[in-house]
Amino acid sequence: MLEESAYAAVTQGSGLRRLAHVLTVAGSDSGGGAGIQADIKACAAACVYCSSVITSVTAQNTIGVQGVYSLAENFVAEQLRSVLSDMQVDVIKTGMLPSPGMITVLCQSIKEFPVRAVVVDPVMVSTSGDVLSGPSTLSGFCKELLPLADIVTPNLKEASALLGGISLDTVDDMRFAAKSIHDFGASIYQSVILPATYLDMLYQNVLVKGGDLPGSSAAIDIFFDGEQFHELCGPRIMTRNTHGTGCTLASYIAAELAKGTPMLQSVQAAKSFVKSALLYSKDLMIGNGPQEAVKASIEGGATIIQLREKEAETSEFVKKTVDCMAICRSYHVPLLINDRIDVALACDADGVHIGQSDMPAELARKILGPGKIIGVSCKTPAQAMKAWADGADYIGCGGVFPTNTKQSNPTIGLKGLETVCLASKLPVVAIGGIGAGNVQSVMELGVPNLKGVAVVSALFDQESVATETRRLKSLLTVR
Ligand SMILES: Nc1ncnc2c1ncn2[C@@H]1O[C@H](COP(=O)(O)OP(=O)(O)O)[C@@H](O)[C@H]1O
Ligand SMILES: Cc1ncc(COP(=O)(O)O)c(N)n1
Ligand SMILES: [Mg+2]
Repeated sequence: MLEESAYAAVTQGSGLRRLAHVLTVAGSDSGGGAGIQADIKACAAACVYCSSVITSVTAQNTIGVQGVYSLAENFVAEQLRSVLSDMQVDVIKTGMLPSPGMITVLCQSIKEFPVRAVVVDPVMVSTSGDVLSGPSTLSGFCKELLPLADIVTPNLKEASALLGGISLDTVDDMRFAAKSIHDFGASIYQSVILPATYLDMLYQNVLVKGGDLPGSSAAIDIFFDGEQFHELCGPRIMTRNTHGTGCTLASYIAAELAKGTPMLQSVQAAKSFVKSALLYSKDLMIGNGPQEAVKASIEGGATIIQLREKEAETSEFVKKTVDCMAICRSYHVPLLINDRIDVALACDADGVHIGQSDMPAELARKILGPGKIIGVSCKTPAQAMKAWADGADYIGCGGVFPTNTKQSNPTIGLKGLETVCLASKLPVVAIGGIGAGNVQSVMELGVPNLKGVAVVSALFDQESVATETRRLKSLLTVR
């Protein structure tokens, strides 16, 4: 827990210091990326105290939601009473509300214990595509909770669901959705809760999040405050670690509001926090690890997999090899091990890929026998000739272009690649800095024994490995 002094204080008339306080009413994500866990982390990062009422416990990881166990509505009511009757909550932030009854219970508590602001993240489906709160809750969201919300933060799918399933594919569509959700919130407000005279004071803000806007190179969110639109635009960070971004954003907004920051600035601060968090974590392997990435790349069209581990202990390398073997075997795709002939032998992998400073290919062939695949990295025609004489099956040629995965590796460019291909008696796979942007320039060399490309960053730094593999593959085969 943070030192108390690290928390933001809300000054009170009496002169006593009190902490800015967000109550999150949401589901638990056992994987720690989204839900209650994300909410508490976001509030802590904003130096705001966070209490938590848990609505549902999910068995969840970075791959998906494996199970959902929702708490009894009266027990959620009891948690709400415990917190709200005792503590001074500034802002309530809501996440997963799995049943209509849960929404009713929450709305009753909000009316009984009013707070300064309510942030509603209408969580319906997780990033992994699993349903967290079904269509039966839609009416409760719209009729009971939205009228109490100061801001509602739907993603594209949720905005679409709130508006009866309309399709949202462009930034203009997002503007339309933000205005429609606002108008319809206001109309319900008018009919259900307060006379029209209150409407000017208590309009509802809508933030339609564009994290999933197809084909966009920016991450654009549309904020509508009832009068003006604000386009919040940030760079789209290429990472698969976007699980929990929505929860983090909404909680950070709540935390800023709790400190007394005005609405638009709170949203801007939250957007900027999510950007920094994504930048910081973009290359982390949290789960969904090599095995899932291997599966996704095969499903996207990869025809051979090489496992390359530069830092793992031998025992860890062996474990990863066994796991990858199981996947590759089930898809009938060969698995090659980088450098470690012992690991390849121990796990009965399909072969090895060796560099110029690793075990000489001739010896590798002796050890592995004729049935295994051997690939050798080559930069020059002489190396290519030697690989053939040593009994290799193919050569990997490069680095063609500069790449982050091998920063000090000198590159040979397209010309160097062509020279080696022409001299090689073995099939060639081009490697080094190749991706969707330049793969066609490589294949256009048109040398018959240039059979394909080997990639790392082009697939694994992307949000969807399968989609990116498919894209690369289509560019590879188009002539
Ligand atoms: N790859 C990304 N790069 C930068 N910002 C992103 C990325 N993905 C999502 N965001 C931002 O994270 C926040 C949550 O958006 P989104 O992913 O659409 O919501 P949800 O997590 O509810 O599906 C938004 O501010 C969105 O712009
Ligand atoms: C318990 C819980 N609450 C909310 C989300 C949504 O988060 P995301 O859409 O970013 O996966 C989630 N996955 N799990
Ligand atoms: Mg998201």
